[in-house]
Amino acid sequence: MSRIASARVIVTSPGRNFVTLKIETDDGLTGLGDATLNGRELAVASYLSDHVIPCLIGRDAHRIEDLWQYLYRGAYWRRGPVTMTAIAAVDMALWDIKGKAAGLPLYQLLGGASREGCMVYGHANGATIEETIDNALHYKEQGYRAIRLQAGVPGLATTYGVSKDRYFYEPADADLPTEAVWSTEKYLRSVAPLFEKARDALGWDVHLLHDVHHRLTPIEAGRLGRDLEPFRPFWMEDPTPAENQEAFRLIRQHTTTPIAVGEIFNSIWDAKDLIQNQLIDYIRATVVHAGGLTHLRRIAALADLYQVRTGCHGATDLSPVTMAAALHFGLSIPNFGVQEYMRHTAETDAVFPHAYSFAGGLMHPGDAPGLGIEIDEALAAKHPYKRAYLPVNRLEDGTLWNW
Ligand SMILES: O=C(O)[C@@H](O)[C@@H](O)[C@H](O)[C@H](O)CO
Ligand SMILES: [Mg+2]
Repeated sequence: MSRIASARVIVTSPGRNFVTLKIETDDGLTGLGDATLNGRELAVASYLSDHVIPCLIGRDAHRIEDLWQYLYRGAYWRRGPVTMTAIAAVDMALWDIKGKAAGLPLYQLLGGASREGCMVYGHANGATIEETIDNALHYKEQGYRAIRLQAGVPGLATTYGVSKDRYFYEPADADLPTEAVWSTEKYLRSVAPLFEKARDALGWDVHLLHDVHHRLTPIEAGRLGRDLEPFRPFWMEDPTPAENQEAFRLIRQHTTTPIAVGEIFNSIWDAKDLIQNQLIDYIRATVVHAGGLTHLRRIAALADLYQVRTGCHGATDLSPVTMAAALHFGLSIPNFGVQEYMRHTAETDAVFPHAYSFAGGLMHPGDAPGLGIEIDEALAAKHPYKRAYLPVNRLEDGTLWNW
């Protein structure tokens, strides 16, 4: 038996903040879990250090399901992004340990490979449609089979997903939330022209995706979905806030454009009605924010019953540890759809040496035991935490809106 001998939280900021849980067993095994919650990192670090780790010491590291239930039911206060991110970190670390103990890459413990690799999507963006398409052509040349398109909106100074850097995108950009201005009308006028010109330039053999980022009402989302139908998007993501899962029925009534939702979901209960009523086509819940592999497998299994596929979140504010776990997960499940892949910087990759790789538009987790990733703690210690917030959005009349 491998008993949990120690566990510690490592906060590091190689260009952006990451929170990592490292668990060590009494027979010398170690496991890593991502515990990063963009803009609220220290809340999870404290939840783990102050409330979870004391309960882990001495427990059997192989009893992953029992520990998951212990942390979920035992807290009394269930669900929520902080709680479920902390549980996710423990879960990932224990699966990492189990793989190392077995001498197998994690996907082999999850049922083996169901495909050769995980199709990923890149992030083309630009201040103008022309810049965005130029960027998208670059991704196509690199072999990406799926590309997300996010362009600036004429008349707005900034908008979601448009980066100052060609490759890297980090929205948590200031010590206090920056305030952006939003106009739905200006935005709605800009998306169909972007997709029409993108199809002209890129053709039809590449999947094109778009992230609305929670900013429309249901009927506006129905209008956008209909506007985009001639250009066959792979998905329209987060078209409207999803607290009211019923709202997606209104979108469905107006458009056949596929819908992806769920990157901010933290449990199956956030997605249950959306999936069972077939109101979505892709579920974006991730390993790091939805309770780890143990819980995400349940979400994927429910989704599979309704032909809903996975499209897990994979932005740069999810650490390479999550990317490694997501690829093991995505390689093994039957209803994999696509994996988001926002490349981390070289600075981040140096802190988290890993086995996963990209080739020909697909990613593979590699065959190292467990997750196939480590943390260079000496290097991590050189990057101290730096508070950073996600922006907030206001309409042009000052109304606080969805960022
Ligand atoms: O689809 C996505 O990747 C986005 O929604 C993210 O960039 C999201 O804005 C960030 O992960 C928030 O921290
Ligand atoms: Mg998104």
